Amino acid sequence: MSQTSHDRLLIIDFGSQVTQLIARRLRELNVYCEIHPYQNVTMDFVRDMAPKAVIFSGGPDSVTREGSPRAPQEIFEYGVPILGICYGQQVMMHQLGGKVVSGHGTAEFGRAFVTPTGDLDILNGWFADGNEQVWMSHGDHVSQIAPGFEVFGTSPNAPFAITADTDRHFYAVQFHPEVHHTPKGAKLYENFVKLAGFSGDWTMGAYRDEMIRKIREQVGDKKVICGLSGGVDSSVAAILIHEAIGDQLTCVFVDHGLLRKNEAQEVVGMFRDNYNIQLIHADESELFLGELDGQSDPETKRKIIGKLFIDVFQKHADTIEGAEFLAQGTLYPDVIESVSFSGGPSVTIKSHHNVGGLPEKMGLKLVEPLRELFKDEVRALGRELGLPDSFIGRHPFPGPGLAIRCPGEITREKLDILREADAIYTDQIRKHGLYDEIWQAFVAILPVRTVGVMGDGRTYDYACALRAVTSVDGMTADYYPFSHEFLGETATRIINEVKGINRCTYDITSKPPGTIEWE
Ligand SMILES: Nc1ncnc2c1ncn2[C@@H]1O[C@H](COP(=O)(O)OP(=O)(O)OP(=O)(O)O)[C@@H](O)[C@H]1O
Ligand SMILES: O=c1[nH]c(=O)c2[nH+]cn([C@@H]3O[C@H](COP(=O)(O)O)[C@@H](O)[C@H]3O)c2[nH]1
Ligand SMILES: NC(=O)CC[C@H](N)C(=O)O
Ligand SMILES: [Mg+2]
Repeated sequence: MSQTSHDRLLIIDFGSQVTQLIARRLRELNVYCEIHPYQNVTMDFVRDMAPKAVIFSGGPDSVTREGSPRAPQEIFEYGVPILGICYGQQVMMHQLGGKVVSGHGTAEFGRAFVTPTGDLDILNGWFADGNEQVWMSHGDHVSQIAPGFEVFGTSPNAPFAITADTDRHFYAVQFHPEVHHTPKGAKLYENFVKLAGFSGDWTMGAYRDEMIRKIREQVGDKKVICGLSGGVDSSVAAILIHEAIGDQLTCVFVDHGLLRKNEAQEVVGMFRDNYNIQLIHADESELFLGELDGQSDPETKRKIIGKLFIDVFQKHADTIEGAEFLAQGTLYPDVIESVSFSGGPSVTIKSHHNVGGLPEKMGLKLVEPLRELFKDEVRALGRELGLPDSFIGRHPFPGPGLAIRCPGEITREKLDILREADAIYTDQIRKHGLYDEIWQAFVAILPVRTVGVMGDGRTYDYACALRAVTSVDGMTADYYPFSHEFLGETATRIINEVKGINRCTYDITSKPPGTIEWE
């Protein structure tokens, strides 16, 4: 646990998919919080951490099931404000003498509207206009509130949507105020931390200092290898770690043969010119492309790449005395989509090479200072560390690189075609001044050849798909609404200038149901 000197808030995680969003909403309020799975939260733990307030997250289980998760009963005597959300609300009611029932046709999934039925401090400034939209996701519901509680808001299927024991400062809501689809939900957190006495002393500057201290603590006098891709995440991680341990850090940039046009030269050049960080440029394209030869399954490709990355890092670590750690720019969305989190309901969508793609046994210990952050928070940290804006604004590029933009089998020929098409597409986007409006844009080469006619001759070449999305954190995304002129001009350029492509489509799938990458 952290020994931070800042005001602390404890989030007890009952396994919700969106627990991290609670943390995020709190960080936006400059409140320091820690998420701990309910199994680890004993009263000794609570006393040791000494939080100023506690939040119970949602979760997949039903409090009506025997053996389902509970909070330590004594936490209700601890004397700090508690906010229960969804499962957290239900468990609070149950443990304090209310009743929760399952399966009475009162499930609510999605948008709902809550009507206030009384004035309550944590609702200040929220329900000024009457009905407000909230996001619900529950099967069970509270059928009787606990002694000491009163109702402050109802929805059609949740008569106890908002309840509180105002004397003890216990608050319980059935909906999820942390998600985007509860538009004014941040207000509830703002009111809650205010009444709990938080001073808002947790800033990106504070995060940076805390992380530097933690990195030093974790690494001691050992050495760290950092996988540096030139992307925002690993660049921020590398610079942060360099601030913490200086020359104990060596960065390894791996050219796996799946990079974009001129990428290796640009990244290595930029780091060598601007930073005094030890950097190894590992050209391993033969190794990666050799192992990927003939493979077409997306997860197999990801697993092979993940393993080879580690082999390469290990190989270089072996040449450096005392190199026991591997640093990566892993972010929270990489984690949540790759692994089921603390027994929660989230499923594995794809094995991001740096998380789910890691081999089970690895000689190096991980240093992942950005593991709790979302992309826009990493960008803010990058600004705090003085990274140039052009760098901070770079579109994300996945670790497995072009391998997952080449659905099916990868060949050198396809990769070359893809690199050319991608360079033209990016050039078009920059020329039209759209780069900064877009979260990510790329070309995927499709595993299909189509018939065309060029210069009166027949062509039988690859089709490609252009992709461009807007997003805040990569977790959800929408396609970018290019003008038809832009799309037409870009398709013409790609087909005219890239030998091997004779057809161009624009992908207009949002996430969900699609993902951003094609594999
Ligand atoms: N070519 C590479 N060489 C070395 N390490 C890499 C490479 N590609 C990815 N990694 C490692 O895997 C991590 C995850 O990759 P990811 O693409 O999510 O992050 P990033 O490249 O740092 O940033 P961005 O998301 O902006 O592309 C990186 O932070 C880095 O540590
Ligand atoms: O570090 C990474 N390793 C990976 O294996 C990986 N796969 C996808 N991505 C990037 O993550 C974001 C979400 O991608 P998806 O919607 O395709 O899952 C998008 O920004 C993707 O580019 C990866 N990043
Ligand atoms: N989102 C939640 O926390 C759900 C709580 C509980 N599993 C229910 O269905 O009611
Ligand atoms: Mg990247």
